[in-house]
Amino acid sequence: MDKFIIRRPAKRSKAEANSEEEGENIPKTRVPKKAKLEKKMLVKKVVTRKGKQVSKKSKNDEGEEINQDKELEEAMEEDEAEEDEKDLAIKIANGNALNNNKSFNWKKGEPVPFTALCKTFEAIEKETKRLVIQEYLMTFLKNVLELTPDNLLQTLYLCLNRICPEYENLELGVGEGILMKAIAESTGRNLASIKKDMKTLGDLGSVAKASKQSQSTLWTPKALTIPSVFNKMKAIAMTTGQDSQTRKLGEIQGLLSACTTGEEAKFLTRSLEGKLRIGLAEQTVLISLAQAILLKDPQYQKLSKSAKASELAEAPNILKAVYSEVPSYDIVVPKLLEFGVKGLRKNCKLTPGIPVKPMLAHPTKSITEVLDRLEGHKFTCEFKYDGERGQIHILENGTMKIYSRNLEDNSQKFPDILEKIPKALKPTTKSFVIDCEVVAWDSESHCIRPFQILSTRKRKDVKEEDIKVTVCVFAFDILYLNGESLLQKPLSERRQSLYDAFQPVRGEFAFAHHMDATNIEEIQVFLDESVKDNCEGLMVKISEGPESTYEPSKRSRNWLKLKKDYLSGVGDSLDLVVIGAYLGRGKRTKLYGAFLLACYDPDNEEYQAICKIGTGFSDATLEEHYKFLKEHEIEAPKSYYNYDKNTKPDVWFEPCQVWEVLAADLSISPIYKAAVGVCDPTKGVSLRFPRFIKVRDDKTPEDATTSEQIAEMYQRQFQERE
Ligand SMILES: Nc1ncnc2c1ncn2[C@@H]1O[C@H](COP(=O)(O)OP(=O)(O)OP(=O)(O)O)[C@@H](O)[C@H]1O
Ligand SMILES: [Mg+2]
Ligand SMILES: [Mg+2]
Repeated sequence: MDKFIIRRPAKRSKAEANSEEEGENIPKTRVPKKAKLEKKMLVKKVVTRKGKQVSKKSKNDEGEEINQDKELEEAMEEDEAEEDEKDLAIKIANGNALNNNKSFNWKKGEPVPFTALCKTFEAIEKETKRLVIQEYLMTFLKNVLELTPDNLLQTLYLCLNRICPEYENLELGVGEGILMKAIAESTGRNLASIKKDMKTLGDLGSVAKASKQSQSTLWTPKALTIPSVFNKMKAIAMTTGQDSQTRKLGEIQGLLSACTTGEEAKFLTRSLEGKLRIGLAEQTVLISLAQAILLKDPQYQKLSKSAKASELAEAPNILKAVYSEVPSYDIVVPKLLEFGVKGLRKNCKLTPGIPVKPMLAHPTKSITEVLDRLEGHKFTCEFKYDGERGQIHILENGTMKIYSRNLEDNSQKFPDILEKIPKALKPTTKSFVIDCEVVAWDSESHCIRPFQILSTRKRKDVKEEDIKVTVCVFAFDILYLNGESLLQKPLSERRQSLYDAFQPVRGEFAFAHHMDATNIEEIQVFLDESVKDNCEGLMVKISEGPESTYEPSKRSRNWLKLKKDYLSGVGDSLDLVVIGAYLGRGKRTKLYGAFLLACYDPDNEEYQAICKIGTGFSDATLEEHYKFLKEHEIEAPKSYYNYDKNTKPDVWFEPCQVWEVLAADLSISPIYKAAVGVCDPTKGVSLRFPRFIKVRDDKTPEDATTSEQIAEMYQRQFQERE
C-alpha cells in the first residue's frame, strides 16, 4: 500500500477564524519543513502542495538516498518559488508595519511598548512559513536592540511565554476561572456571558479581545510596556499564601484594564494562562535572536557579501549549541550583548549549577534492528535501569544539586543522595556534572527494586530520617569534570573520566553495568542478564568517534533503547495527555469509566486525540484519577484539541497530566487525529488495546509523545514485516 505525506492545512478553531477582522486575513497553510519530510520513513508517494505527485522508490532514512530525493526536492522548490513571491509581498507589508516605531510612540531608550510586541505576535500568528515568522521576529528584535537593548531579555521571555529559566520551577499558568473573573470585572461584563463566549470561542484570549473591543472607556490608561507586563507576570506567578487568589485577581484586572487594544488583551490573557500558542517555536526564537544580534554587529557590516552569508547561516548554530549547554536566557542574553554571537562560545559554557538538557534515546524493537543501525560503528551496551533520571552537579564551592529529566530541581526530593555522594568521590574530584538513573534499592538482599516502589517516595521537603525507600545511583555518563566540559569527547573517554573521578559505594553509588558486545548472541545474553537484575532492558550506544559525543537535548540515534517488554509490541510505551473522560457505568457510575488520550504536535501546537482507554485501572487508581482530574474539568474543549465528534467525551480537562500507556499496535483510524495527514492523507493514527501503566509526574503535557514519534512508530511496524 502506498502511503502519503500531504501538506495539511493548519487546524484553527472556528472561533479564531471568526474573530479576525476583515481584510487582515492572510491565508494560512501549514507546510511541514522539508527536513521533516525527509525524515519520514517509508514514504512512497509525496503530494506537494500544488498536488503534484512525485514517486519515490523506497524508504527514506538518514539521507542515504539523495538521488531518489531529487525529484521531490525539485517539485518542492518549484512550489516554494511561487510561494516565495507571494510571501515577499506580505513580508514587506508586515515588515514595514512592524518597523514603524513612530506609530507606537517608541523612542530610543524608552521601555518597549507592549502593543508593539503584540503587533508582531499578531503577524506571527497569521503566518505559517517558518522563514517569514523568523523574519518578523528578527525585525522586531533588531528594533529592540536599536532602541531599548535593556529590554531584550524580557522581550524574549514574553515571546517564549516564560518568566524565568525552566529549571527555576516557577510556573505562570493562571487558572481559567480567575482569568474569566478578571475579564468580566475589567470590562464590565457579567461572568455568565464570559462563560458562554468561552464555550463558543474555546480560547480565553479571543474572549478577552472580544470583551475589550465591545467596551468603551472614558479615560486612556497608561500604556503597557514590556518591562511592566513582564514584572507583573512574574509577581503574579510568585504570589502565594493566604488570599493569593484575590491578590492575583486584582493584579490581572489592573493589567487588563490597561490594555488599549483587543490584541493586547488577547495576548496578555493567553500569556497569563501560560498558553500563548502563536506558532512561535523556541528554535525560531533562537535563530531570530542570533541573526538580529549579528546584523547589529559593526564588524559584520564590514564583511564581504559571501562572508556575511556564511556568518548569518552559522550564527544560529552557535547560539543553539550554547543554549542547550546553558539553557538560561538570564545568562546567555547578557553574554550575547557583551560578546556578540562570535564571542559567545568562549564566554558561555556548561556550568555546574545550571542543568543541561539531557540526551534522549530512540526506541528499537529487536537486536537485529540495533545491529542494522549501528553497523560500522563501535558500540557498547549498558543495563537500562528502571528508575528516575538524575543529573547530579557539584560546584567548586561544594554546592550540590540534583535535577530531573525535565530540568526540575530535585534536590529536596533526594537529600539522601546529596548526603551520600561525597563518599563516592575520588580526592581529585572537585566539580562535576554526571548523568545517572536513581533506582530503588533493597539494602537487605542487595538488589534493585521495581520502579513502582521508587514512585512511592514523597516529592518535596523529604526529611532524611523519614525516608523508607532507599535509593542507589547508577551513573552512566559524565558531562563536566574539574572545570572542563566533556561533551565533545567520545563516550569511551567520558566513561574513563567517570571511572577516574568516582568509586563505587555498595548500595549507594555504582557505575552502569556495561559490555562491549558485537553479535546477536552476546547481546541476547546481556539482555537476559539485565532482566534478571530487575532492569528494563539495554541502552546501546555508539562509543567511539564523532557520533559518540554527548548531544544535549537531542533524541539521538546514537543511543538506542531496547526494552524487554516491548520487543513484540510497538517498541516502546507512549506518554499521552488525558484530555477528556467518559462517565462510568455499573459499579463505576460515580467515577470516570474511560478516558480520551492525546499526543502532542509541537508544529501545530495542538493535542491530537489518539485513543479511548478503559483498561489497566484498578478501582483505587480510578478513584485517584477522579479526584485529581475533577479539579481540572473545563467547560469546553480547548481550541487546540484536535478530535472527531464521534469520540467526544462527556467531560473535558485542561491538559494537566501525562500517562504512560502500552499498546498492542498502531492503526489508521477515521476518527482519531494523531499524526493526521502524515501516514494517510486524511486519517489519523490510533492505538489498539491501550493499557494504562502509570502517571508520568516527570513529564509536562508538552513533553508527551509527539505526532512525529507516533508516525514513526506506525511506519516502523511495516518496516519490520518487509
Ligand atoms: N544506562 C543508561 N543510559 C542512559 N539512560 C538510561 C540508562 N539506564 C536507564 N536510563 C534511563 O532511560 C531513559 C530513557 O528511556 P525511557 O523510555 O525510560 O525514557 P522516557 O523517560 O520514557 O522518555 P522518552 O520515552 O521520552 O525517551 C533515560 O532518560 C534514563 O532515565
Ligand atoms: Mg525510564
Ligand atoms: Mg518512555
